[in-house]
Amino acid sequence: MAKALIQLAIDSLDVNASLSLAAAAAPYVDIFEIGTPCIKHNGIALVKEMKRRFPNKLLLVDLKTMDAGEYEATPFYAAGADICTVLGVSGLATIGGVIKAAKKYNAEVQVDLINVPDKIACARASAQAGAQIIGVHTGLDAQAAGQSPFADMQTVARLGLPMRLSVAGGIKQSTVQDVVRAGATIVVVGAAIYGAPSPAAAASEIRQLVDAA
Ligand SMILES: O=C([C@H](O)CO)[C@H](O)[C@H](O)COP(=O)(O)O
Repeated sequence: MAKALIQLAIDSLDVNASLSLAAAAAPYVDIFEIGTPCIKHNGIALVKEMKRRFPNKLLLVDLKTMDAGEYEATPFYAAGADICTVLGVSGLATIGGVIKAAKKYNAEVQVDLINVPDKIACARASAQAGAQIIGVHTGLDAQAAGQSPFADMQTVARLGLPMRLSVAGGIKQSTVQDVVRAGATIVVVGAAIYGAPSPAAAASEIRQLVDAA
């Protein structure tokens, strides 16, 4: 079985801090995520700069698109995004629009199940529409309210859909192996790396744990 990929979520608003974090973690991660607050603050220029500095990494832009799927996502794919996210709650018309934009650039789409009431139906419909990745995600505010992605992750993994399963929401050293063993093929880690005293050391530790899972 292929090893799970590690995605570093970059949630800083500061461009220099974001680029420094990416450089420190680069040896240990597979995907750089420009997080939603970061992309809203810094825009397409940061997508271009990340692609220029890290041409061999996959680049996910966490747009969390809610409407105007094709129109909103197209310039981000054109700027170098390998994956853009669209919200499952946006509905199939918007998801389909992002898929159409991705196809033009030979890129991929992740449907984020954040706050989707019927996650099973949305995951199945997203697979059928042609999305390559389904994201089980407990956002930062829901985490602060005590929620975690682990139960939903197991439910979605059991569906055995023909798409990669990305899991996000407070994943750290003590939980990352359980996430991989439950079937995640992309493990998203933000605060456990960027909030660590040494982000490089934390990323290295996560890499070892994922590869040993
Ligand atoms: O997507 C995220 C959040 O909704 C803000 O946009 C985070 O990047 C994601 O939750 C991963 O970060 P951690 O939960 O800190 O690992």
